[in-house]
Amino acid sequence: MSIDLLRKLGVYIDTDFLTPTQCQNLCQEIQKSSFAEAKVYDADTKSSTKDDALRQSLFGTVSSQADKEIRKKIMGLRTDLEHHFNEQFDAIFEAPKYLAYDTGHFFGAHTDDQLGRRINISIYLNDETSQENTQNNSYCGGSLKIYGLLDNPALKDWGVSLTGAQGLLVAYRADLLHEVTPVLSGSRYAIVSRFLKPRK
Ligand SMILES: O=C(O)CCC(=O)C(=O)O
Ligand SMILES: [Fe+2]
Repeated sequence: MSIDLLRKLGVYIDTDFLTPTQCQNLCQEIQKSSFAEAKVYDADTKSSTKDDALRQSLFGTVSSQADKEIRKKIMGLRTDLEHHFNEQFDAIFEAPKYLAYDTGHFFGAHTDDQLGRRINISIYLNDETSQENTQNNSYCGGSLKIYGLLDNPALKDWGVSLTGAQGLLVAYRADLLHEVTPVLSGSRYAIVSRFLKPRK
């Protein structure tokens, strides 16, 4: 349901961007990687800082082979996204980040349209469920919620939630307010990247 609605509102969704096997392998690689606490970009200082009130999640890593495959897949998306968003993007996109949100982690409402970022991409590596007793590498909570999809000031607080599903890719304008609601149980694994405005 939310997928149809988000598509109607201009959000790009590919439910099968990665295969279940690819996702399982990436989850395993992230799980066994060493983690760094995720930071947020501060436009005032033009640097990335830790801000626990806005964001709690972890940056993991994957092998260079797995990273190369993901970069190739994302590169292959550019033409489709240029048509969809009716805009040209730079051939160089932002390096994919491999994220883990453990139980309690979240990313509060923010926009990402700094640093020439035009389109946000998230790829989900495991399933979100509505059951709090999560099983089989699923998680509960941790929905991506996007605001401002209707250009109507009266509806600026109206957000649409996307239920994360293994292999699903979502792409949306980086200037739209969005958040990741707190993970209530389990761990949420995702890849985030961005298409950028062309550099002259
Ligand atoms: O984890 C996600 O789905 C989105 C994360 C996000 O908003 C970001 O990294 O800027
Ligand atoms: Fe974001």
